[in-house]
Amino acid sequence: MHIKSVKLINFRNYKGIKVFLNSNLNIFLGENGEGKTNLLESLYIASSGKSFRTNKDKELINLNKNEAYVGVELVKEDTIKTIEIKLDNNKPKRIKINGIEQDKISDIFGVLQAVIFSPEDLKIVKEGPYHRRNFLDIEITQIKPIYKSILNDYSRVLAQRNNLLKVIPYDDKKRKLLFVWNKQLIELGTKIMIFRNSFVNRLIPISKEIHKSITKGEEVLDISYISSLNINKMDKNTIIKNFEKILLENENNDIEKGSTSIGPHKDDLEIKINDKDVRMFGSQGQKRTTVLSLKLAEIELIKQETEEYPILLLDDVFSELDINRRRYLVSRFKDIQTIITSNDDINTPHMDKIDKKTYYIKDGDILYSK
Ligand SMILES: Nc1ncnc2c1ncn2[C@@H]1O[C@H](COP(=O)(O)OP(=O)(O)OP(=O)(O)O)[C@@H](O)[C@H]1O
Repeated sequence: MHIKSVKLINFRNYKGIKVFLNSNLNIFLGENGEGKTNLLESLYIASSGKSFRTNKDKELINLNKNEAYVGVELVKEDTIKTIEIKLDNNKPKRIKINGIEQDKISDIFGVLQAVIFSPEDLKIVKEGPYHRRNFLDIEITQIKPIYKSILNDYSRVLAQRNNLLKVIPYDDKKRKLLFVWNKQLIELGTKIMIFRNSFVNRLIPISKEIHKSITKGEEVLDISYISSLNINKMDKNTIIKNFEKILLENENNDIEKGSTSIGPHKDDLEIKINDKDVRMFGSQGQKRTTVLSLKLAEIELIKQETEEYPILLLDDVFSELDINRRRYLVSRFKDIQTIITSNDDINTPHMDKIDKKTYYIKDGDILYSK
């Protein structure tokens, strides 16, 4: 799978461009604030229906306009597919796939798979559990689009249960309504935990192998899924029974706090290098390499699942990698369409054999270089 072209109208600082991409490596160079990340953002939106840096669609529309358009042509299984997104300051966004308007934004999942690695992703290894759950959720959705609707339902049920918990201290009769939300919370939460556990179990050997290669065997990466129910070797029925039991045991505590203390919304990932927690003990370089290993492992998982490589978007991270890591990445480029943005020219001798195109971005305009 590869993107053939991208057309942007009034998208952030792009007034109107159409750029044809190379099926292998694409390097977009430009000074700060010229529109490099905006371009990657538009491709990411074509893949997931939403931005990786804002939840507010209005921010994506050029400040002086009311509407914006993102159109992507891709080649998949030797046929051309199109994805079009129309953003409007006064209406919800609309999506067309192959010219047909879709009812739901989630219909976009699975058409174009993309894995992005941006400086923001360092949060996965630097900050709190939310970022690791978010990583899991984004990546699982790419492989199993149904997962997204289960997540949305779970969030809705969790919010309803928490609302009820806050009311019970003032109206104890409402306590008996908890079982309605508990049942749904357990059902949806169990599905989420099973998805996450199976994803992590598949991610572990691949990321371990990649990390070992990148670091020339010097570092051993270990990842484990941390769930409040410790589900690892449990079957579905046992998870349900345990979830029910612990939810009941914590009921008074939950009412006191006005929030639900167990469930997949508390999950985390433990990430270690050479037996030490990366978050606490990892150097900046080790953290960056860990995220790179996770992202490259995700690419392999998507390939296993869909039989096609996703596209790889590297936002301003290539120049931060040392020569070994760059060399390793370049060795992977030959099978994957990659789009790199950078301030500096990142051409290195290893790139000579790679089929590539370089572009310059200047104030929302794109110039081909070679
Ligand atoms: N809705 C919008 N309308 C018009 N311009 C916008 C909008 N949103 C962002 N911009 C402009 O886009 C530019 C930022 O683009 P982008 O984030 O892609 O920069 P970049 O080239 O990746 O820079 P850096 O190298 O600093 O990361 C800024 O000049 C900003 O003012």
